[in-house]
Amino acid sequence: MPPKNKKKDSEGDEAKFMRAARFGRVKNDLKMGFVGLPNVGKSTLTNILAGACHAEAANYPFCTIDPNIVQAVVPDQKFQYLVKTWMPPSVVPAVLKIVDIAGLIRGASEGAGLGNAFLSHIAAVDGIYHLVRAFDSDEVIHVDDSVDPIRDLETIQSELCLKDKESLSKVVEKEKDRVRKEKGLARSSDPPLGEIFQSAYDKCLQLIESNTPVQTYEDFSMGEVDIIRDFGLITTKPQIYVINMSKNNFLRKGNKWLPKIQAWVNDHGGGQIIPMSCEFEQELMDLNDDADAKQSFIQKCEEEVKAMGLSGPGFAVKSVVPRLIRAGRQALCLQSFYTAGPKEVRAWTIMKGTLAPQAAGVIHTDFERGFIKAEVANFDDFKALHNGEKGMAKVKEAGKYRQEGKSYVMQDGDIVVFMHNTTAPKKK
Ligand SMILES: Nc1ncnc2c1ncn2[C@@H]1O[C@H](COP(=O)(O)OP(=O)(O)OP(=O)(O)O)[C@@H](O)[C@H]1O
Ligand SMILES: [Mg+2]
Repeated sequence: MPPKNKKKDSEGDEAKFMRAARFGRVKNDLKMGFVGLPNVGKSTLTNILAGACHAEAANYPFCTIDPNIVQAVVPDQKFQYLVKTWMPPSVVPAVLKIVDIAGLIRGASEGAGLGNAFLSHIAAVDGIYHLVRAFDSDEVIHVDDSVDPIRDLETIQSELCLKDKESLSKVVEKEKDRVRKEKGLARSSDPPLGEIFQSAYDKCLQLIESNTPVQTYEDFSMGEVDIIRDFGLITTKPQIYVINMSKNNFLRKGNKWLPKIQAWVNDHGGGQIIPMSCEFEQELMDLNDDADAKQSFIQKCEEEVKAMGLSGPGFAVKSVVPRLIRAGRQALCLQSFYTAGPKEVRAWTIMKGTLAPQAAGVIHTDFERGFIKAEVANFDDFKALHNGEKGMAKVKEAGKYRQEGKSYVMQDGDIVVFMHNTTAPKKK
């Protein structure tokens, strides 16, 4: 692994998010994708996240052949509050796009299984939920015949890294060709490459050869980041490790694999781990919208937890689905702003750091073109001040209704009205 600078302990969440976003596409329409071996629960979990059966889940390896995109509604209490306040006829929450990618197997980077097609599907998403099987079941076939999450993590990670190694070697050959051409050198020569290109390449290669995602490395210079962005590497995408356990293990908050998984992840650049259980989530989802049935299911689970001799706030039983969706959005550095009125309450998705005119452009390109100003109230101010009223009168009275210009950086949870000039000329 390349050397690291001192840990950035003082770094806040915001800076971490921006660092995570450094290699990504700057777009609001980003997608997470499920990656893992066949039969680990990707389609099941995709369905659960979508809250509907969009993808076919079956006990059969490769049952997902085409990537299947679903939209998961982002759980958002601020949005719900605005909906309750306005009670409008139209309600549009933010969604996270999630792609259910078919299972990868060992050798996929060289075309095994459904091979390279899957890897190109991974290349098309912006962040990865790396789903790992940690549940025992005689009924669910494992492609390698036994349950061993560490072996499986190695398998998937090395396929992604092997693919990146192949991309890197193409990139370096292309760069050498470019330099030869620029300097009029013979095809057989081995020209020196630019200093930053070389150091970016060397660092990436070292990381990839140690099976460590490039994304996890903190000490690239800005120049290196600019170059690496064009390398087209899969492991520059943010990755969340999702551990699919049995319902029983989920209720007791872990199994024998979890500490080993944590150690493995730490040894491979670190990353967020979310333990969950498709079995538990599926049972909960099957109760549809019957709130009473869901409540009694949770109570039954809590009794099971007590019967196991476990108690305390750490053993509360609740769905992990909201956490998974939020974590996906955070990994992609996405946030919401709201428009709220008598006709519609809507959450709009933007990347962190988006300026007001570009945020306006998410609503309509004309709004960006003719942007004049944004009238903004912070959600917390609105909630504290509006006193049951729908509009912003009380917020204005308190001097908390702001006029913001072109250089305003949108904040998570802004409630906005954009003022724009409809006659602004179109860009040529
Ligand atoms: N935690 C769990 N406990 C028990 N069974 C589970 C669990 N999670 C998933 N399963 C079962 O495993 C089987 C395979 O799941 P699924 O079809 O979602 O896998 P997949 O990863 O999408 O596979 P493929 O790559 O072949 O498409 C299903 O029968 C599902 O119900
Ligand atoms: Mg599937």
